[in-house]
Amino acid sequence: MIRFSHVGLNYRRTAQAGGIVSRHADATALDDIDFDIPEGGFRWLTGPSGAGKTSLLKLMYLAIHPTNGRIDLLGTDTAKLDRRGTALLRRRIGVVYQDFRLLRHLTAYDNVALPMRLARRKEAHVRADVTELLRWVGLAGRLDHRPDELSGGEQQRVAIARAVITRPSLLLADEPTGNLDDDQAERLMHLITSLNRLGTTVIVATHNLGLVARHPAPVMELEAGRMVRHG
Ligand SMILES: Nc1ncnc2c1ncn2[C@@H]1O[C@H](COP(=O)(O)OP(=O)(O)OP(=O)(O)O)[C@@H](O)[C@H]1O
Repeated sequence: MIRFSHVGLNYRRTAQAGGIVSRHADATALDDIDFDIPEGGFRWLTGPSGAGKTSLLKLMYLAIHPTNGRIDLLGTDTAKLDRRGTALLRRRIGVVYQDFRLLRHLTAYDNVALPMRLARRKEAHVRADVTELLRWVGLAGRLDHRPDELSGGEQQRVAIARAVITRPSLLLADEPTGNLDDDQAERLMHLITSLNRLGTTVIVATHNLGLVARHPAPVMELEAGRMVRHG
């Protein structure tokens, strides 16, 4: 279960000129956000550019803390987590970042293998699972390529494979189909909905309203930092 109770987020704005750092008024990215998502739920997250979608996801993958309110994730009040608790909870969350964040010096295979190795899975299992998943997303011929040797769509598929390889309890995806053609996007949705059916809670932020229409599920819509629709 994920619960946001009256969550607000302000980004602190500072500027530096002539060695003097000045504070500007804080920018409100999210205001009074309140919602529940049951375990195993699926939600679309939509809204215009700058509405706060990435900020909401960042709060959920514990990259930033809210300015106000309370966030419960997978049964835990996130304000009470220490460093180790945060690390353990994060291992249960798969994230597809808008800018992929693949490790540049690692091959596609090793990028996807990383979460399994961090979870200390046996290397034979790693090989079987990573090879199968990369084949499934159409990258069987790219296992040894590093990110800069892959197209944008191929990097996106590696990022998706890395996020789902350990079957996380929660999957957060920020524009996961932005670089994919329609066929690849549908294949990706098949992967995500299969994982959801196995019990993973899923939240997908997207501008692609065609994709949303083809895969009906409750929509959380943000507008200028406010949740204007939920359900
Ligand atoms: N690190 C930051 N510091 C200051 N302001 C920020 C920061 N990150 C985002 N913002 C501001 O917060 C607001 C919400 O941004 P966010 O990236 O969450 O929107 P978004 O809905 O994901 O947009 P997009 O669809 O373009 O990715 C915007 O006004 C943005 O300029």
